[in-house]
Amino acid sequence: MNPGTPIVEVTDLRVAFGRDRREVLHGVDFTLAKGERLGLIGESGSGKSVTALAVMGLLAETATVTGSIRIDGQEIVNAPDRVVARLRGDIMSMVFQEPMTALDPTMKVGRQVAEVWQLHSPRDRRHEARNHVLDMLERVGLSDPPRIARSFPHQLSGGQRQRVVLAMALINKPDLVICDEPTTALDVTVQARVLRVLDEALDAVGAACLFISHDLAVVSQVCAEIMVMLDGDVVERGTTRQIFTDPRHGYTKGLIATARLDQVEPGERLPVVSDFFTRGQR
Ligand SMILES: Nc1ncnc2c1ncn2[C@@H]1O[C@H](COP(=O)(O)OP(=O)(O)OP(=O)(O)O)[C@@H](O)[C@H]1O
Repeated sequence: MNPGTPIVEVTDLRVAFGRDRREVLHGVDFTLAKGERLGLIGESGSGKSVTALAVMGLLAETATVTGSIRIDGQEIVNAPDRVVARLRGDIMSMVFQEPMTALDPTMKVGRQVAEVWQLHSPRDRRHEARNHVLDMLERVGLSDPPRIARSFPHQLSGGQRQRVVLAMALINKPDLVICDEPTTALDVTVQARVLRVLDEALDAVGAACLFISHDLAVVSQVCAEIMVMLDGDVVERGTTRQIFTDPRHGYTKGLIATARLDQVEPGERLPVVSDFFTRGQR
């Protein structure tokens, strides 16, 4: 890791799809410092996932990408696949909404977490995998890690599966974790617990986080800064407190007004309650 270099530096990022090159990101700029947590909010179709996938180098082949994305100082736009794949393994990882997209249903979860660890550890240390896996499963709040490790994904609850995915995302101590709606598929009490675990695990690993959600309450649980997207543009960025108490852009003002924030004390972190906020409104 290069000290002083932002972990992510995005400049004039444009993404278009298909033969007609329909542009869906129109020149996005942002930086994410090491250890920082940035929430990315906006309604459906505003470009949050495309931004995240571009940073991970995981956009569909039909995408045309221009501008610059530097990961720890290294340019990835138009870089060879192997360069981006190495960064993905060594420096960054991603957690998606649906844990089963990341898990192999035919393999015990302990082995799946171990394989991620082994991919990036020296050969002569591979026998240590089991201890690392059990330790990581415990860190993400799973009780009885040996039993969890022996289970197949379908034997676990949705919340347990997403914790296993978090363990996979964090076991190689990445510098950057991108979470795309990681708790949306979970029920509210499980969601709150998984967010707490994520919060603690990010702290323990010291990783930066780009956290995507369309739910302000969820974002404010994890992030001290928020960036707002609208129709493929970033319209505002500020601390969570500033976004809630003094939003600048008309769209953000609407978002906050409709989110019934009059019912809460302004603060950096808000409780996650299901009907606390109404979703995705202008
Ligand atoms: N593979 C693709 N091919 C064509 N268009 C795409 C592709 N992926 C995304 N898009 C388009 O890009 C735009 C932004 O999509 P994106 O998935 O980033 O939105 P989002 O803000 O993450 O929404 P959601 O909250 O629903 O996930 C949308 O118009 C979407 O239809």
